[in-house]
Amino acid sequence: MLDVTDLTLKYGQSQILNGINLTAKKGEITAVMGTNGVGKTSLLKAIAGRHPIASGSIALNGSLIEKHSAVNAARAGIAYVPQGREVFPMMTVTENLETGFACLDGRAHNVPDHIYELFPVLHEMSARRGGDLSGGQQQQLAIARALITKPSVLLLDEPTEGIQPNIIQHIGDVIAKLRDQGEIAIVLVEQFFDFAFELGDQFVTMNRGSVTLDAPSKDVEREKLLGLVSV
Ligand SMILES: Nc1ncnc2c1ncn2[C@@H]1O[C@H](COP(=O)(O)OP(=O)(O)OP(=O)(O)O)[C@@H](O)[C@H]1O
Repeated sequence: MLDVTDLTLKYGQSQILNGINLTAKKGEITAVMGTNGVGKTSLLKAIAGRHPIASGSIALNGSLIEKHSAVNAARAGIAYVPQGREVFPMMTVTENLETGFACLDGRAHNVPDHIYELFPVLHEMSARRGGDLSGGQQQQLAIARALITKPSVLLLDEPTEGIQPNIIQHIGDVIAKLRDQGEIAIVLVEQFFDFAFELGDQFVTMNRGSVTLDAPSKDVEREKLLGLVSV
């Protein structure tokens, strides 16, 4: 379980996150929603150790993550799929996947079979360069790379962005399957409302760097949620 407590974040003098509290449970999808610029990506970057926090804490299964950095977050079991995917264009699919092991020690690591079972297309295209894949295939590669170290938390930033509808469905199915396997807490930042609404077990909405709603899906009406995220 991921616990974010009273987290604040600044860019220079501007405070962007104002005391965020968020819990993401194993076997659930916590959908973080809100309009452009409310701080969703900044929140994920803070959890992933990609940007220093100004105050607050991040804990995994009850243990505080000290000296929060990208490497320490990854070693603790927090995997991050950034907006825009950040696939290495000149490296092959296999090489891209192997970069997922970078946070571990120097021993050789092989891509586990379950990754190719989730994403058969990556097996078919293992020798192709990352830059030659379609947007949807790149998104699958980015998620697969994040899963390679068997993380306990998966942070997904706008996985449907720029992806054609039939692949969006496939990516939704994979995220649901990961949730149903029950081993991982998934935090999904997503602006595609219906995608997030269908997948979310817990909804967190944000506005101007603060949480405006945090409730389980059974207590959230579609129209209310839509109103909160389309200000
Ligand atoms: N590196 C940065 N330096 C300064 N300001 C930034 C930086 N990154 C983001 N911001 C500002 O912080 C605020 C929150 O941005 P953030 O990207 O976290 O929002 P978001 O909710 O993810 O938006 P979007 O849905 O458009 O990605 C915005 O006002 C943005 O302009």
